[in-house]
Amino acid sequence: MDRILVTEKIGAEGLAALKEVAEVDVRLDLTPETLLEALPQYDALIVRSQTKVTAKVLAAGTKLRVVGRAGTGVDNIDLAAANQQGILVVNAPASNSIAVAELTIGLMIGLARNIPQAHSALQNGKWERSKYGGWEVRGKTLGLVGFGRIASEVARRARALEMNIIAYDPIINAERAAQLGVTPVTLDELTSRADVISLHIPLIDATRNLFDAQRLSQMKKGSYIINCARGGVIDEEALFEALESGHLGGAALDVFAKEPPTGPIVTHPKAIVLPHLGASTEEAQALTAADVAEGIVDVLAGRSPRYAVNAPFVAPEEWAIVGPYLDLGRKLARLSTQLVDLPAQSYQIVYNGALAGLTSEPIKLAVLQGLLEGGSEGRVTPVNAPFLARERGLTINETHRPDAETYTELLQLVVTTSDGVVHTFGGTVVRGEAHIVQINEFWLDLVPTSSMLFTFHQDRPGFIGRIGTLLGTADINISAMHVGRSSPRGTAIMVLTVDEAIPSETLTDINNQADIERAYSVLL
Ligand SMILES: NC(=O)c1ccc[n+]([C@@H]2O[C@H](COP(=O)([O-])OP(=O)(O)OC[C@H]3O[C@@H](n4cnc5c(N)ncnc54)[C@H](O)[C@@H]3O)[C@@H](O)[C@H]2O)c1
Ligand SMILES: O=C(O)CC[C@@H](O)C(=O)O
Repeated sequence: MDRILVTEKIGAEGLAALKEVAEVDVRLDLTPETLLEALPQYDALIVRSQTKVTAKVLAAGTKLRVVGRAGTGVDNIDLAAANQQGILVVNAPASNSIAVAELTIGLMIGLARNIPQAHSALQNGKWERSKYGGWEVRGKTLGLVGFGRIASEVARRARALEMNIIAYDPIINAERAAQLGVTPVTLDELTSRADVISLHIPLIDATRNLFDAQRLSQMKKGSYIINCARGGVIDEEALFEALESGHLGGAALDVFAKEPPTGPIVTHPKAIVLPHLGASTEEAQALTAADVAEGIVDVLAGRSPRYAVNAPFVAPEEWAIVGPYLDLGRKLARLSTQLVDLPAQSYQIVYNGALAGLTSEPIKLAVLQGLLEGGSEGRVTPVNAPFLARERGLTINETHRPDAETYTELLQLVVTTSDGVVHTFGGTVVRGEAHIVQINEFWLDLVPTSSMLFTFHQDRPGFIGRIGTLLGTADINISAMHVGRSSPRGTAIMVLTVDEAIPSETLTDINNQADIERAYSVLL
């Protein structure tokens, strides 16, 4: 049974779903050191934002197939290392958008009306009505930096508050912006025009310290900034200075460069600070745990997860058709590497019939995995296969041919070797099972097994019997036989599925038989 390690608190519904398919250990006590010690036993790891999933952590997870981030931001996971090590990362990006958007609106009203400051004063016995006069958000300009899931929900709510909304995002959906009454602007225009700026961007190289001293100085005098995204996108020291000098009217921060934070910003009287509570609602946590659990269960079962961070997404209705072709693609590729003697010059995948109209990327990745795994020392998965392929200069061309001929769906891998010879391997899926139906000019119907004998020979009486005798002498049990030929007594192929691997001396004996062109022992 697969084993899953959960290092931070996640919702009970998600845990229950995980326990149906795997042994689940919730370990909230792990230090970075003990995490490294524990990881080798686990197939999956689930974290929230506190656990740092570094390259070292991923390397310690020698069995790890998937890391689940119970939440949106994946800046605590070394994605480059996950790609390199072939580990899939899944998250739950749609689960906490409303929670963060509602908190953002709450913080904006909090800033406008000094709610936390007035509350603390009163709890400390001070009735200071004149000190805490505020302003109305109606008619003010809200500037959204980033216009993804959370910012869209903030815009929807800000519109109801009768605010003018402007947004900057390098990839903005103009139609969605128009529907929500949001005007797209440049970042500079947003910075200088907004009364309140709210940040909803991931922490990536391009956004680190995006609001540095210079950009903060370009903000309107007396304006406000809210950060419910990630601490690293604002320079906290520069923000402290901007509040201190009176250039900014206030700041609300749910997130910090280092959590828990230690800088002076935390106690600044014009700052509202929270301990990273954006996603902490009952509803968001239940949904987050359910979504991340679904992703982990899918990966462990070999299905395409809905929210893969470092792999292509396939819609569930397409997955029913595409899924089994991953197994077939990988097997065709492994077969090709064992049946083609000369180095390959080029590879082409042909998606025929109904396959031509579907998402082909996962099949291509499975083919790449099959091509690479025979000759790789480390683990090869669909996640790191493109990386390894780039390293080796291996490229695959793809052709989509919607017209079905013999088969409704036919997947072909065409390998051209350095002498210009073209080798074609084709297959289809029947009731969810991979069938190999084409080896070059031969058409057959073979359900591949882990050990097989392939012979290319001249079709002559007695040939099959002689090979059977040789295998019997070596105590190799034959489970099925498939033959194909170009014409009576012409060139022919025979595939025997066998229960044991064929020893090299038996293969040599077979290769020394009359009428044989070449025999191969194939392991899939
Ligand atoms: N406080 C919390 O608890 C909490 C909870 C959830 C998410 N978050 C943070 O909020 C971020 C946004 O979440 P989301 O669900 O809206 O993500 P999203 O992917 O839907 O949207 C992010 C948007 O930022 C845009 N973007 C990227 N680089 C940009 C740049 N340089 N300038 C402007 N826009 C840029 C992207 O194009 C995208 O549209 C997450 O990455 C996460 O770090 C925080
Ligand atoms: O785990 C959390 O509560 C924080 C989650 C949040 O930062 C996110 O990116 O989804």
